[in-house]
Amino acid sequence: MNSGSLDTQVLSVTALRKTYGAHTAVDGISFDVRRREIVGLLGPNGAGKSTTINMLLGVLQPTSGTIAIEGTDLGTHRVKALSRTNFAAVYSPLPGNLTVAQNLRVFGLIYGVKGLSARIEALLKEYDLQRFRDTKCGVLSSGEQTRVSLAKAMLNEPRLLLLDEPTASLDPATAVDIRTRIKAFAAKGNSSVLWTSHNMYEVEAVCDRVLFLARGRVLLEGDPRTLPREHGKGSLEELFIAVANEPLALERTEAP
Ligand SMILES: Nc1ncnc2c1ncn2[C@@H]1O[C@H](COP(=O)(O)OP(=O)(O)OP(=O)(O)O)[C@@H](O)[C@H]1O
Repeated sequence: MNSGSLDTQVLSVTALRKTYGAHTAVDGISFDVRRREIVGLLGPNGAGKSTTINMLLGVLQPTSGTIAIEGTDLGTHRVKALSRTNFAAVYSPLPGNLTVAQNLRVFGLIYGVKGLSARIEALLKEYDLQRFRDTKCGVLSSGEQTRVSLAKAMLNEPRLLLLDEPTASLDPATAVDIRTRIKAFAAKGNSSVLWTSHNMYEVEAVCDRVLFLARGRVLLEGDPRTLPREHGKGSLEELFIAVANEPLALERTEAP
């Protein structure tokens, strides 16, 4: 897969593998994410999505394979590779006993953001959080907390934004708001987004490309709007169910 020049690639993953004893969670996957692209990482529970995201974040050590972010190898130049990466997920809330402004300041200091006060003000405005600046994050609603998580993830102006189910547990109106913000983020700069979601409607609305993972392997890759038809399915949801239930059958029909 690794097509395109390094200049257009924000993320390049090659033969990435993670095993736990005899169990293989991620089984030699390769893929790229290009500049300004939003790529959906899809797959049934246990497919290996979170394991992949955690390896991309440097939280988990791969068993083998390589990850390059903006051309920098994560294994050998970890700090540089991760300096323009960030992350948001519902299962990883910000410290609830700190206020919104305190959280942004703490993370901004950790990332070494220059002109931090001005950056915090800009993000509070952009994510409609000004009225919550002195509110403890723990008492905010799910949608408000997601906006704070996104603001925190934007602090270091990431080139690669990793999102693990960012709209899970949000009401439809709030989810649309969050999706719109993320699309605007990818469209306006030199950044890319890798996004996991179980919401196929959302994936069709947002992602330029999807990767279907099953049993730790990339089974299918393509445009979420045309991929179902290419595989004789009526919708992305139908294709997802086929991948989840019959990954081997699908692999066989893919063989030349
Ligand atoms: N620390 C671990 N030790 C052993 N097995 C693990 C560990 N972490 C994950 N696994 C296994 O690796 C596989 C992939 O898990 P992972 O969490 O990456 O899946 P996922 O695609 O993110 O699933 P979900 O959609 O449910 O979040 C699963 O079978 C899981 O049980």
